[in-house]
Amino acid sequence: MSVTIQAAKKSFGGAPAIDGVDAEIGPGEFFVVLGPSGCGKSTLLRLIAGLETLDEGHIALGDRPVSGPGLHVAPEDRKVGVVFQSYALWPHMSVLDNVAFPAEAQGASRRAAREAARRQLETVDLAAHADRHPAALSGGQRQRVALARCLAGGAETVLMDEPLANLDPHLRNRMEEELADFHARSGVTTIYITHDQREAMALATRVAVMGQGRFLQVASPQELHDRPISEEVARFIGRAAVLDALAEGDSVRIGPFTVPALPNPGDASPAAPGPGRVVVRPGDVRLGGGMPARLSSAFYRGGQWEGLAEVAGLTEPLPVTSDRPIRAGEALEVALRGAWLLP
Ligand SMILES: Nc1ncnc2c1ncn2[C@@H]1O[C@H](COP(=O)(O)OP(=O)(O)OP(=O)(O)O)[C@@H](O)[C@H]1O
Repeated sequence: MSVTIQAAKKSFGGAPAIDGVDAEIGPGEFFVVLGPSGCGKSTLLRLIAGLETLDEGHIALGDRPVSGPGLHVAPEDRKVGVVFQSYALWPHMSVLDNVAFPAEAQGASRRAAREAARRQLETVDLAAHADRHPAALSGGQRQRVALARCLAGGAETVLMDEPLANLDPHLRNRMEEELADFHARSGVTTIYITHDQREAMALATRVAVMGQGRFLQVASPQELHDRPISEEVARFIGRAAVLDALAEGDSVRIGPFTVPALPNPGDASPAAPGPGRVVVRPGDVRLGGGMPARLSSAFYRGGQWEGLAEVAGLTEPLPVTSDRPIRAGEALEVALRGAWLLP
């Protein structure tokens, strides 16, 4: 089921929480909304679920308008499932009854609801735990019960609000894999909210970077990383230096370096010559054989080292990655392979 959002606005007490959001989310997409605390992510999700009313704009699920001027379809009539951080399972019911509950509440017979629930428990690989109570499951397993319940309720779109936020890092990694697997198996359109960019990059078909109630950029994880549209997005995604530069046709001068400007597949014409700003990622920096530099910091990050290299003439240090140990204060040489000129 596709989700279309047009010029959506929502304020609370005069303060805009959603300030003109447009999105066309395709059927079966895993669409991640990424942004800092308070930028409006949960409000957007609640608007799609029908838990809040829109002030302006339109929302449609498939070709059916559900929110707009004078229109508000009730949450239970939207075929949208919501999974929150707290799993909201009934503690006194078995896993099977929890999953069967939405269908029963919608008037299905107990037998039919339980049959559907068993099938959904198989989808999330929990059929063997159908008779347990939620208290006897791990956090990750409870999360999967909540997912199964969404599907059993006939959800064609699943909305997830930081579902992994209170899991330990080890379980988080496993759950990411399981969510990806769940998505592949169920094929439901998924809109997933997080402030964790690593999680967003791992799961998304596309990511919307959100700030102050707006989408700053909507793109694939790789495009966001390689070709951010603005300094704000560049700094929010991965490690980056954003530096003053001078565009000169196909190349760009950055302090003492002259390097190729990374190509923009959307626009083959060279950038207009003149001053600009470039984004340099660790992958653009080679250690050894170039300009003299000094490491202002260095940290071990499991398998490799990350540091910041100061080079005379640059407006900020370059992010570097090294396979061999590096330490703060060390003198070395760095070369630049290329840089992304901000539009
Ligand atoms: N019911 C409400 N009444 C008043 N203000 C609200 C309400 N819900 C949200 N807000 C405000 O709207 C803005 C966006 O909140 P929202 O919860 O959507 O952000 P978020 O990006 O989900 O944040 P977080 O990551 O911390 O959950 C915030 O300034 C918040 O205080």
